[in-house]
Amino acid sequence: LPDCLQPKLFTLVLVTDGRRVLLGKKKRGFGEGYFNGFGGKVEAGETIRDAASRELLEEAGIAADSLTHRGTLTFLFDDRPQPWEVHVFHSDSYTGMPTESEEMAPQWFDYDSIPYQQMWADDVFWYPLLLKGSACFRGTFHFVNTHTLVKRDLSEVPCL
Ligand SMILES: Nc1nc(SCCc2ccccc2)c2[nH]cnc2n1
Repeated sequence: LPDCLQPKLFTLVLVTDGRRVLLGKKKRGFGEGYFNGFGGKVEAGETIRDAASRELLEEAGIAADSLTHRGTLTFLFDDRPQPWEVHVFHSDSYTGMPTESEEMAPQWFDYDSIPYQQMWADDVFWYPLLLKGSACFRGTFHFVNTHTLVKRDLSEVPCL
């Protein structure tokens, strides 16, 4: 595949504490106004896992004690040729205090009151797999006009 069609790598970190999940309200840029996990681009020269830790610290001011890779999500957009490959990590313990950053305003949500209407349309499908404990998943979601989900494919896969 020509380099320009290699997927663009991103990270996404979901931190849980009992039956609460820490989300951030995106204050600017891509996905502004949505609640999401913490993440961003994988920079040249860093591992995906290191990028996940870095973004969590930058965006929420906390350091995950451990990160478990739980899923790989591919996002296709009709107006972007390059697929996005988002590596989803979970942490159930961290150090520091969740702190607002320029990018994100952190907020805890009980599992039963996750604000899916203020989140990316794919989240309602894979969050239950992530939150129910140990499942790993792989999914592909196709968007048009950035926000409209037109096709989805999601399955549980063995955790490596
Ligand atoms: N939950 C979720 N997240 C993303 S982007 C996450 C990765 C990212 C990308 C750019 C800046 C920061 C973080 C999505 N895109 C399409 N559906 C989606 N669902």
